[in-house]
Amino acid sequence: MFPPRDMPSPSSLFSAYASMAASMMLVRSMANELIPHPIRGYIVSTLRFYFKAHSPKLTLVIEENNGMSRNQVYDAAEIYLCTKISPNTERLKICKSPKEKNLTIRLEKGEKIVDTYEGVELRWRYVCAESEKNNPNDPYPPRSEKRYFELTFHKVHKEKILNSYVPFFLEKAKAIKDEERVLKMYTLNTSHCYNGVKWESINLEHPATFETLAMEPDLKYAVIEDLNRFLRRKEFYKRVGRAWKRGYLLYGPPGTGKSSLVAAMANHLKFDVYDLQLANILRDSDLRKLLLATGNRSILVIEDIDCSVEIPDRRHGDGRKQHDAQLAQLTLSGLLNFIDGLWSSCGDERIIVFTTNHKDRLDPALLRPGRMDMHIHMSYCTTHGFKQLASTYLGIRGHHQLFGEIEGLLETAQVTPAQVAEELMKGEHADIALQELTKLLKRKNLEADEGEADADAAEKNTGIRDAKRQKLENKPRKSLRNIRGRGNRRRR
Ligand SMILES: Nc1ncnc2c1ncn2[C@@H]1O[C@H](COP(=O)(O)OP(=O)(O)OP(=O)(O)O)[C@@H](O)[C@H]1O
Ligand SMILES: [Mg+2]
Repeated sequence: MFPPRDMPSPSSLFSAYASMAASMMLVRSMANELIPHPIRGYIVSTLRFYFKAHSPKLTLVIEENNGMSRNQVYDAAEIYLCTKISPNTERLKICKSPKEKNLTIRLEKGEKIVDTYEGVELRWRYVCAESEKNNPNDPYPPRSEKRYFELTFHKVHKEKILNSYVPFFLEKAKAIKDEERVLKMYTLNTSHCYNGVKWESINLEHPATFETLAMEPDLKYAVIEDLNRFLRRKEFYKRVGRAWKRGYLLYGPPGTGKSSLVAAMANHLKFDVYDLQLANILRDSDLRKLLLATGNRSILVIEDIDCSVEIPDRRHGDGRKQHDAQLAQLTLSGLLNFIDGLWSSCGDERIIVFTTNHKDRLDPALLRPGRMDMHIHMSYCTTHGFKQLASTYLGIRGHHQLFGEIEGLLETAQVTPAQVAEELMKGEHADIALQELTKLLKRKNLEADEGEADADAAEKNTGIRDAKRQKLENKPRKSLRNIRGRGNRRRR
């Protein structure tokens, strides 16, 4: 039997294949000879690209590290995806350090999450792979893992995902992080005698909030609004070329809630607090180091600015100034320059708070417009303040039969919210606590009358006109470190 006429014979097929293979080899070896290696690679990858079957999906790879620094998108994805855990998720990681309040939940490797954003389906996968950087010649290579997320979606949504979904989950993760954030309170540790002073932190668990703070409502809302506006205006500060910082001066008698207000600010903003005890800092260089070591999103507090350090007063003549400067290397001008200059060039979302019992004793340099953005007067207890405290301490939201009398007495009695709070804590029953407060207010009014009589006598005898005021306002100095969470203090 002969093969049909139009079919090639096996021998002719074989010889055609052999000649084609030979010419292919010739072309290949000529290409290898003539075309440089990098260009060959490029041609091969281009051809591969055009002949490969095209997938309608796009995958974004979000690696843990970006060179030496962390990849912010990775961290945000890690936090955000924990809110998307579904019943199908099979493995999760949990952990908690002693300082944290809540459990941290994270995806385990290989886990997948499906999310939807404005109708677009997004598939997440968490991948942990052995790092390729391991040295193959090293018999005991250090175990290093490369961790990344893969985010896959249909290509047509590329713009939406990059411009809208990614910023959305970055923002969401920031909000979750703020919520979970354990606030820190930094104080100075002076035991490092060779290296100067250092910050030491503890968790800030001060219970004060704007809700519990006894303050005139208008002033309270003005402070809250000022803080919120400050947070919102990052772009504004950038545009006008100002450092993103805000300064508050809190002044008023002891026990009126200045430190409590700082804690309420910290709790409201979720900012850490740095308590700078100037008396422990001897040199400008130490101050510079400490200020540089403070973090963003923080409140720097300098309590009792009028007496916490022997700061040379600019109002004195030059001779006196020089003498004082020798006594204390730390100068007020040094302090103000750091605050103005240093934070202008580095640092975001910084708040500085000065507190004082005596605004009139402050250097005018601190008071001039623009130095402190807001001056907040913390006053003796008013009827509003009292009602707030009665609500916080006794749970009385409406009226009580003793309120009328107490409000009348408060018009003349000068008591601090701290003193009122202490009375309100005395009795377990609201009636008893309020009676105790009434007694205190009556006593205070009596003392004030006696003080007035004494002052009149003093005025007559010695001509000291402000004896009455001094009697009411003066009080012995005390420790400055009073912002940490602690109960009410006994006030004299
Ligand atoms: N305005 C207030 N609202 C609610 N509680 C207050 C207020 N003022 C004082 N207290 C209570 O009194 C305690 C002492 O107040 P705080 O330390 O805030 O006063 P201060 O003005 O900082 O005093 P000092 O000038 O002595 O530092 C607080 O822990 C708080 O319980
Ligand atoms: Mg205080």
